[in-house]
Amino acid sequence: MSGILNVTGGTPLTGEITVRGAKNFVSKAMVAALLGNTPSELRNVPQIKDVDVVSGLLRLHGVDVDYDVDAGVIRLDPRNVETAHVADIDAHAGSSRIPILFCGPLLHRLGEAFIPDLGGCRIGDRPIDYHLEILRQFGAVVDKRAQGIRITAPRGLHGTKINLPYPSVGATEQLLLTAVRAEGVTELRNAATEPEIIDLIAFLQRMGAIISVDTDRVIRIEGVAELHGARQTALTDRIEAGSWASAALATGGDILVRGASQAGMMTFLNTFRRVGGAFEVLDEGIRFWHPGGELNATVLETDVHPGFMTDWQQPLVVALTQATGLSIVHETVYENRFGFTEALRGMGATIQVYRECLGGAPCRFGQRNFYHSAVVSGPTPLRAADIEVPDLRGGFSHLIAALTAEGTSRVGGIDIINRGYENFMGKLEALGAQVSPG
Ligand SMILES: CC(=O)N[C@H]1[C@@H](OP(=O)(O)OP(=O)(O)OC[C@H]2O[C@@H](n3ccc(=O)[nH]c3=O)[C@H](O)[C@@H]2O)O[C@H](CO)[C@@H](O)[C@@H]1O
Ligand SMILES: C=C(OP(=O)(O)O)C(=O)O
Repeated sequence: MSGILNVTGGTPLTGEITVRGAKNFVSKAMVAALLGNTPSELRNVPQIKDVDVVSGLLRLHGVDVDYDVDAGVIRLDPRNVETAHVADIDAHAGSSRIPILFCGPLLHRLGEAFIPDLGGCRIGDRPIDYHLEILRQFGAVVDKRAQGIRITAPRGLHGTKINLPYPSVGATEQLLLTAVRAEGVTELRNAATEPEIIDLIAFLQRMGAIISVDTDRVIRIEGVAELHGARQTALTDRIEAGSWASAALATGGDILVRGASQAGMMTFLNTFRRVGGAFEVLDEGIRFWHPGGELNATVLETDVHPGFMTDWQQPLVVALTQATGLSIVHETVYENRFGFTEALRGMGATIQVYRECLGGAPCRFGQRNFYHSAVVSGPTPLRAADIEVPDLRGGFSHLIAALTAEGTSRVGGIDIINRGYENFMGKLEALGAQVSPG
């Protein structure tokens, strides 16, 4: 597929699509499979770039990866894990942040690991200080090099007590993947508890781990000497489901998202309803539609689970350009996630970004120079433009904007979208979008 898409807007997206497993679970569960001494199997695996990247990295480390794309089944055999060449790891790390999660499993299997330069969306600085501190507390030695970081565990890995400064998803996963086979007990306070993490814990438990999730963000892990392979069906990608819901709202459409599940989306659904969107939870998924009439402006703050997820923010902001009145969006998870609004302004949207914490409680980014609040004034008709995709969700948001706008937009850099949206071109076509490769 070319990196450019011509998108002619004005047609409400209508029809049905299927969303498969969550990018933010599948990629981590694939890494967890490294910890077993027998093969694991994951089902409902989507064909996205992040799954390719992790497959490549696992193969480099001697894991046999067998992926039946149509069936969505991936089988991972980690019985012959081996050390990979640093240059190869670097070359394969690509666009994903997942390589950092290989540390715990590789330290347990091989006694050393290497963290290459990480990818992932440029929506903030995205430091890895919590990860390195966690590894050090387990007893690992962190050796920063000119390129990448080498981690070793000359005296093994030992359970520890950790209190995270912020409930980071990746750091919580780093701790889980290290603690399950460390010697002794580990206690994590201020843990992230996103549904994808709870499912990762469930997968680790199936592999033989002992993990309890207590109230108030406390997770306790009793290390075990050995884990075995397990099977699990991935939970649906709630970010993708929310993205299509926002697309239905912005374009005045009606989309049945097969596979979407209410459980991880309650906060999104409440906001969707407040804004004026309609939805119906069915056995096979969730139907989202624009019921006609005006949409309502809203005040919204992104937060860790169970709050409104940051990854839902960008697509919903496009729908808010079509709502009547002033919407206020306070981004509290990433300091730099409003870059995508520049293109929307060029298309006619009225969006102002601010350094202040607007509309909610002060966050970590207040009084610093980050434009992390936005005021959207609507409704504004959007007009076609030539735009360049900045990041994964920002990219999908640009697609929604182009589909909402009058005229034909040229959207460049769309390959990034493959990182988290399976077959988005096929789905757009199925929903009646007028799109053609540029
Ligand atoms: C592959 C994956 O699952 N990505 C998700 C994961 O990203 P990721 O795991 O990278 O996100 P984190 O929850 O770790 O990041 C949250 C915040 O913590 C900060 N932080 C994080 C680690 C660290 O060592 N130091 C530090 O300061 C980050 O800069 C950010 O401001 O959770 C995010 C929050 O739900 C989602 O937006 C991403 O889609
Ligand atoms: C920020 C995201 O992902 P990653 O952590 O993979 O960059 C995302 O999925 O929106």
